Amino acid sequence: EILSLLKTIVPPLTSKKHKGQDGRIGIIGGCQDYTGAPYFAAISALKVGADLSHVFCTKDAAAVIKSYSPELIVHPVLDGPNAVEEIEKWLPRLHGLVVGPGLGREAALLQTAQEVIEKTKARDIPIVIDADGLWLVSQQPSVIQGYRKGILTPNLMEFTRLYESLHHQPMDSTDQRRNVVQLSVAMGNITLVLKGEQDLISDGSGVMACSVEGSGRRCGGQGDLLSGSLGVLAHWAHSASTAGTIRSVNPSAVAAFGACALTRQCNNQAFQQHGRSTTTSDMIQEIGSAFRKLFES
Ligand SMILES: NC(=O)C1=CN([C@@H]2O[C@H](COP(=O)(O)OP(=O)(O)OC[C@H]3O[C@@H](n4cnc5c(N)ncnc54)[C@H](O)[C@@H]3O)[C@@H](O)[C@H]2O)[C@@H](O)CC1
Ligand SMILES: Nc1ncnc2c1ncn2[C@@H]1O[C@H](COP(=O)(O)OP(=O)(O)OP(=O)(O)O)[C@@H](O)[C@H]1O
Ligand SMILES: [Mg+2]
Repeated sequence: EILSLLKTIVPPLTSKKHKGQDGRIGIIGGCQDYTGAPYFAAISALKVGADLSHVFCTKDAAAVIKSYSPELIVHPVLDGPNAVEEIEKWLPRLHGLVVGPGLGREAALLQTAQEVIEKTKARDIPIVIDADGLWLVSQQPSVIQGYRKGILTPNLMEFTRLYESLHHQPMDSTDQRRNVVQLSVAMGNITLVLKGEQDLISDGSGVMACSVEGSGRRCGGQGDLLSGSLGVLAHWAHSASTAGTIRSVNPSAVAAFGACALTRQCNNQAFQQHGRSTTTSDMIQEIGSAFRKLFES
């Protein structure tokens, strides 16, 4: 049912479009320790169908990320003196922002991320917050609370940290469906994705579970593939909603389901070929065929 909705939000490929129309996505992340995560997110956005993918990272991460791929536009501004202004210049051109993959937890970088999130909200652009961006949200929930186009994609650890920060009590993990709903409500009904054996998605009004078959392989970086893909799908879903193509569903939740299904399908296909040696790069190679299978057949 959700998969058929997703098929209607995928923009048709026609000769009438110019570069950029199907999505310009920004990733905030990439620092000395982590260069893979922002790369995975940014390349996944392109492979899903965005036209341009920007990475805003620290100076020392930039050359590394550029050398992984000529497809990405890489801005070495995140630890510069005018980081917020430098990133803000690009915001009018972006359709979706993913905050957190490989961001690290240095206070100055988190402060920059926070200010960029505020500027992005003012422009009504979809924002996916993942990884270290969720560390920021645990400390300062108001940064994204109540933002209709905000989506959080925690793994279990990140989810527990968020839950305990908002509810001021230990989380009882026997009923994760209830916990996901409660946390979404506490966050002002923003869309939450708790990743796990099943991915649980809620905007506070109910729970959708995505259990597309993946595999037993849990290599690092799969979450980055998910958040990068979601940056594009969120843009498409909100555009379709504005155009009236999809009604009476939360576009953020539809997009989240799509990104979960896609990640799991990529994992499944890559595992069939590579088994235990499957890595996120192998999964990225499957994005095209997984996408066709799920959303174009
Ligand atoms: N190649 C790269 O550059 C990668 C960088 N990464 C970055 O690494 C940084 C830290 O991310 P982490 O995800 O390690 O966050 P955390 O530092 O919060 O660690 C999460 C921990 O929880 C554990 N965990 C996850 N799911 C669990 C479950 N279901 N049950 C029990 N334990 C569970 C993991 O083993 C990990 O030790 C982020 O910036 C992230 O983007 C990751 O995205 C992986 C790939
Ligand atoms: N036990 C599981 N069974 C099947 N799929 C899973 C399982 N755990 C996670 N996944 C899938 O793996 C993907 C990434 O989830 P994961 O929990 O590994 O994120 P993460 O820790 O943020 O990853 P990353 O290493 O990129 O930071 C999601 O699509 C999720 O559905
Ligand atoms: Mg992660």
